[in-house]
Amino acid sequence: MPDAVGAIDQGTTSTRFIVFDRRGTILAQAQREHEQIFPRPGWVEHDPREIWRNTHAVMREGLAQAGLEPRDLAAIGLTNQRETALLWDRRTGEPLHHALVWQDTRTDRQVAALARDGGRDRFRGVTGLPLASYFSASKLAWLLDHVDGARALAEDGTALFGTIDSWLVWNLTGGPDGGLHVTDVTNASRTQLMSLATLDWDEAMLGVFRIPRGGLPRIVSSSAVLGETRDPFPGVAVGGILGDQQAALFGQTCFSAGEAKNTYGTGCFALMNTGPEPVASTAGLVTTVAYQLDGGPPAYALEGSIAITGALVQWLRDNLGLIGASSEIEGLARSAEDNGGVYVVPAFSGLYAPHWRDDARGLIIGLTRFAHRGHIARACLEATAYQTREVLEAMERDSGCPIPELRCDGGMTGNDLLMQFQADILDRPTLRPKVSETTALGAAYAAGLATGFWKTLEDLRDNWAVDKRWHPRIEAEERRALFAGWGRAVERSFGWVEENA
Ligand SMILES: Nc1ncnc2c1ncn2[C@@H]1O[C@H](COP(=O)(O)OP(=O)(O)O)[C@@H](O)[C@H]1O
Ligand SMILES: O=P(O)(O)OC[C@H](O)CO
Repeated sequence: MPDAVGAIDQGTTSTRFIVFDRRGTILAQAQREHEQIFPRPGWVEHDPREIWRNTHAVMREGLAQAGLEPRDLAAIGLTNQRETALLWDRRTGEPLHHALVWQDTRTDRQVAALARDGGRDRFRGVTGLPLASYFSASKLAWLLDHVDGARALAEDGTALFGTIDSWLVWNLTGGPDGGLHVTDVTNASRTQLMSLATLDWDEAMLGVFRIPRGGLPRIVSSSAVLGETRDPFPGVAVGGILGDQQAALFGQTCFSAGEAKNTYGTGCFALMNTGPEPVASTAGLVTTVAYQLDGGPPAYALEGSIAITGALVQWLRDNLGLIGASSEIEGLARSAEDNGGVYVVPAFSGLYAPHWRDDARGLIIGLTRFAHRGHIARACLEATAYQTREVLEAMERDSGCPIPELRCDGGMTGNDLLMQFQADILDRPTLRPKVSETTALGAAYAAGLATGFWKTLEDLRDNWAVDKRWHPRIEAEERRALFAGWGRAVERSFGWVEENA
């Protein structure tokens, strides 16, 4: 009898395959990084073929590491970086262009033009999202308008559109030879083309972005048996798809309205389950689908999306060479007693929630002759904590639900200094669960529920346990002064990009 579930976690920087047992314990994991392609300032691309090759490889490696055969897996779940968009040819399986990554800002001007006529929030009522180059619709429009022949191929149904989940499920289930062309409600809710009320593509939105309906995937539940794998090994049920931030919410077992988590990866994404009705945001968050279990009613979420957190640490490593590995930032930051008055605002792709300012750009401010590398490193970590406080305050305003303590996960939660500072600046505890790979765990849970490997949400809750908790330690005045400095720095990052530049 199968006694494990596999999860593919296709993230912004790497692809993992993790095998879990019934207790949610990791039996094996394999991981491969892929290239970040920056053709011009503000442009970010991935090669979809590399992502599929890596997925293929980690699935084989993970299974071998666990000492399992495909028949030992009850199901496979998939979770993925969201919004990243691509087009491919259904006859050959070849992408028509690199995928445009969620952080890519090349469509800022088109988006600003749409906002001029009706404001940034003109589509919030239907889609839950403000107008921003972050979401998939403008990226798809760009591909259709700029790649030779793409629009004609999309109109006659030869070119298929998808976010990364669609691309991978299509390849996993046969590719040109009958591959399933689907996306789940959570990923679809990030395209800016789906109606939150009907959970279907919205004709008016397709019209606004001039997207032919024929190339779009079918929208399915997040937990449901969709079909079977054909590649890299045959016969395993594909039982669930969730966008990675929704998967982390699910993996943290935030199944009740008011429960929230924050995931610290390339960016930070705080989500609160708001129950069966979407909650409109007036504080700068987005309204999104949290999950839908096999044709049942959806659960919605409020989300505070922050574009750059761990990516700032990578930038210190790759672009400035201040550290050799991401984990070294902690030692460097500890070489300074405090931030020495230095703030880093990482508005590399503008600022997302709660500001939504495409015209912002990154800055380092507060420099004096006293400042050294340690202050910069500390300011980079602090930026993550300040941004998180901004979105949590917005979340409490929008939902009316206090968040007494914050469930945290993701790669940056291995950083003790950051987790302590986060508790300090929030004035409430932060905590990390035993299984910190909650994104993959959420996808495994969705897939395992669909095939009956887990029976109820209560089974999943029983698996959750705290690993570590950090309590606030600083005085109110210090907290106030630090956060006020952040606010001043953020204001100075606005308006750097001129609208018609
Ligand atoms: N100890 C650490 N301190 C600070 N940042 C870290 C640390 N370890 C990893 N990171 C950052 O976390 C990110 C990786 O986390 P992960 O959850 O794998 O992200 P993603 O799913 O977005 O690829 C990278 O941006 C990396 O720079
Ligand atoms: O791949 P991550 O963890 O950086 O998450 C990316 C988000 O889904 C973007 O919205």
